[in-house]
Amino acid sequence: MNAQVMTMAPALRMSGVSKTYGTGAGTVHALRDVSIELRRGTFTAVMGPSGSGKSTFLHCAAGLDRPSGGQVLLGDVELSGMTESQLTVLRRERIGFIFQAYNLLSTLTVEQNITLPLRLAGKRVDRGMLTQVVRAVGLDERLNRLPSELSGGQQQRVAIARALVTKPDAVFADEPTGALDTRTARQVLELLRHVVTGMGQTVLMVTHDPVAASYADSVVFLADGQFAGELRRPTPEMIAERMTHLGDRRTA
Ligand SMILES: Nc1ncnc2c1ncn2[C@@H]1O[C@H](COP(=O)(O)OP(=O)(O)OP(=O)(O)O)[C@@H](O)[C@H]1O
Repeated sequence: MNAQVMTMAPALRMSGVSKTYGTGAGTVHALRDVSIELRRGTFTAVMGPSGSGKSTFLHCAAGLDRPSGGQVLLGDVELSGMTESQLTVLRRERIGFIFQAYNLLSTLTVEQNITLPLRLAGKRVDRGMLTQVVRAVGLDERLNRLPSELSGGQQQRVAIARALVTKPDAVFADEPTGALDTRTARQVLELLRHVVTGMGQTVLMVTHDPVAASYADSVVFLADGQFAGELRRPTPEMIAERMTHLGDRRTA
């Protein structure tokens, strides 16, 4: 990492974030006092049992949902206090999203899908950036195809290219390999690893899969809406072991 990157604000900073749903006796505390800082050029996985708050965490971090308390900063921009339309622009221009269901538009070509965020933002397509992104994901030969003419893994590569094309502050991935077979999933995870190591992007990925999480620099664990530890440079076995204990704690 060069000196300039080190002096920049973290890609994401969350301080004391909480999220409650409902009121009175039916209140659900989906997140409790969650704080995290994602340095630029890092790959972080979020794991936890079902209902532990992973999606809520991702949605609050990405401006898709508003926390009930605490602060979320994307780069140097604070999300609380932004209007819905400001958040929409922020998500479009400064955040990349990758979902399990690739969410490609079936009538648009690969190139049109990839450049859609730029066109929605009324921005010129930077051919140099497009070429770099398309090469990184290995789709140079398929720019004029329609999504239906691609395999699942290739469609997810289009979604990854689309997430990168605006040079976002952070890329948020929600179970990005959930719909893929093991071999294709590995290829997509290697690509995400390259996006971080080779291109300097910042990636936050929610996953249930210890193997997927092991591609990250660090794994943070959620249990009952709270952070319950972190593993740096973990193996799938270390992650699976920690997940077992989280399960124990929840049911204890
Ligand atoms: N819109 C909502 N209204 C009420 N409760 C909600 C809502 N969204 C989430 N919750 C509750 O908040 C808690 C955390 O949910 P969340 O979806 O963030 O968990 P998760 O870890 O992503 O789960 P999973 O792995 O099953 O997707 C759960 O108890 C859930 O039932």
